[in-house]
Amino acid sequence: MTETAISTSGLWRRYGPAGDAGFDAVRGLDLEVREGELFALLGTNGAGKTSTLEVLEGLARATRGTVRVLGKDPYTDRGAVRPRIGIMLQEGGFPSDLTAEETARMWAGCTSAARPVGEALETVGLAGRAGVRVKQLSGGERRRLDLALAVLGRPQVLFLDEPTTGMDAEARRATWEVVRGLLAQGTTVLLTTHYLEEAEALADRLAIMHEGRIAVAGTPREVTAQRPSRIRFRLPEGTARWQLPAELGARGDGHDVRVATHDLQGTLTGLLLWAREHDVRLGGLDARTASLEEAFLEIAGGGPHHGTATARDTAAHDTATHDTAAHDTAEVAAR
Ligand SMILES: Nc1ncnc2c1ncn2[C@@H]1O[C@H](COP(=O)(O)OP(=O)(O)OP(=O)(O)O)[C@@H](O)[C@H]1O
Repeated sequence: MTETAISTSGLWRRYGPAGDAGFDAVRGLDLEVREGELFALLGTNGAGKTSTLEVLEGLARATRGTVRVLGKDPYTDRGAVRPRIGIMLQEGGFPSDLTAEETARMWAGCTSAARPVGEALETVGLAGRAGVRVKQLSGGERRRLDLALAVLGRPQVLFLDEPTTGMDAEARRATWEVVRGLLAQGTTVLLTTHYLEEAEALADRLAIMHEGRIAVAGTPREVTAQRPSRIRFRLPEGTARWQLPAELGARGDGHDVRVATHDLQGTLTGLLLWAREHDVRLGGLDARTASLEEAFLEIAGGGPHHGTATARDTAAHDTATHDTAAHDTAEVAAR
């Protein structure tokens, strides 16, 4: 049976005093991350991701609720938990005159059972930059040095707070490979990111936070399953939207048309047959299944599926078939 690596129950985090002068950044969070999985915590700016992470990392105390990391309270039992976790904060602070290798060596001195410094730099693809001073590293390379320090102690649980911010597409993909390698070795990873394709590429499960709560949670597939697929195209001059088959439910501005459908193949076939029959060229035709981005934007904008769910709700449905799981997610999301 898979063990739980991280769990929270009714977690609240408040900044400032009780009453109107204070602010609840995290509002009753129930979360369960299983050993060996990558769980992505997504959300709008200010949703409460970092506030949550700081509590899980033992850097801040929960105002209310229970938190367990590897079976222990990360704040009150910090001495036991800290050596077993790795943390990559949103902003690392390095002495800028040290080289990458010196920085890692200094950090290794504070880490119990550190892996060799060269191995850590190699893991993140910085072996060739070991002798370069931190101030001469690019922003992306500094993030990778951050990652090297986070994995120095061979952590069982790794917290990555926006690990690829500032990296170009190639460096980002290289970092994904590093993370996949760590997962293959059995590391549990809790990741926050603003790059939805990063969550789609890496996450076993994810939760989207909004205003201190989890709005929706599940596998990437479960989270997107209820969203409609989209078709977009541009009608040529002389053809108007009202001439399209009514069952398409087409919307749009002027000649730009949008269609939302839960039967992408059927709707697209109908559209293409109509276009052939009427000799109409559909400009910029684009058809795609729902993405995490649509789910995210809907939640961020307080759309129809915006509700409250817990990661645990969807975890309970793991053995269900895909359809049942998707149905369950819809119920959870609509609650
Ligand atoms: N020290 C603080 N004192 C008061 N309010 C704070 C403090 N730190 C954060 N907040 C507020 O708590 C809320 C959650 O912030 P948090 O940094 O956890 O969000 P986030 O989801 O990590 O956002 P981002 O994606 O922008 O990093 C925000 O409204 C923020 O302004």
